[in-house]
Amino acid sequence: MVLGSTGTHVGDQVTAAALRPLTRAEVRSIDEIAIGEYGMPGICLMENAGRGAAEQIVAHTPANEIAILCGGGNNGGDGFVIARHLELMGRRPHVFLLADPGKLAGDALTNWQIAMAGKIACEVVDERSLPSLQRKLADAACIVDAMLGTGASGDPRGAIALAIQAANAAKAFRVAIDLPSGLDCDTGSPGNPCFRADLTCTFVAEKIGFDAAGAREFTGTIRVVPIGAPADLMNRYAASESNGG
Ligand SMILES: NC(=O)C1=CN([C@@H]2O[C@H](COP(=O)(O)OP(=O)(O)OC[C@H]3O[C@@H](n4cnc5c(N)ncnc54)[C@H](O)[C@@H]3O)[C@@H](O)[C@H]2O)[C@H](O)CC1
Ligand SMILES: [K+]
Repeated sequence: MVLGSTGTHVGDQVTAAALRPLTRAEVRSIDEIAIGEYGMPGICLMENAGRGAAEQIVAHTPANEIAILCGGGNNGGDGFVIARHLELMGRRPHVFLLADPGKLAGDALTNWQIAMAGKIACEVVDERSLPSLQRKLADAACIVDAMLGTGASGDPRGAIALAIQAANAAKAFRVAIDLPSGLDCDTGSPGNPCFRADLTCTFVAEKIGFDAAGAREFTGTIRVVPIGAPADLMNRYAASESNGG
């Protein structure tokens, strides 16, 4: 494959090849291969993902106050990175962590610590403080869903489920990070509840479930955000080849 031979616009960057939609397993293995075989630190992938998503958010909404709902995994970690870059782009993010910060790990924990050290507006939300979050979301101009990504299993539970319902009831412009929380990215079927996004910033490539009937109601406009993995790896998943997952 000649690099750039079939360049296509993905987000704001030209990729070496039009990537075909990927399965959850494929996109998670790209993460592992980029780290294991190409030696890319995971924190670099998260930084590229978060910065690219922040650029898409700024391109799609003039909202100044941006509420970022974060889960306890790396999808939440993306949210912490997004907050830092939104602030650098002149917006006013406010992170709501819907998990125990003491249970954060790896790259998500590192980016939580950076966000705290950088005095980014962050608050931890638990069952008791949910009513106050619901009131704040009702008035938000933009709500970012960095709660559940490819690591989700089953219908959204607990505070995350309640936050999704509150976000869906708000007037805000809604953005999903990687995939709408609650949407099965392989089948496109929505969980109960499922975040209804106006924009989905998805990493590496579209997910195969995004083309399913009815999925667009939850993804909204889709923008693919590259995470900086080498083109040599990306070309293994070019449009013309299928790797079978
Ligand atoms: N190569 C890439 O695409 C990159 C992806 N990144 C981001 O990482 C997430 C996947 O992160 P992971 O830690 O594996 O899982 P999640 O954050 O999606 O979720 C795990 C988190 O959520 C809890 N949980 C699971 N199911 C449920 C549920 N039904 N209800 C409530 N809570 C649930 C679980 O306990 C964990 O706490 C991917 O989507 C991208 O956003 C990298 O950042 C960049 C490269
Ligand atoms: K999400």
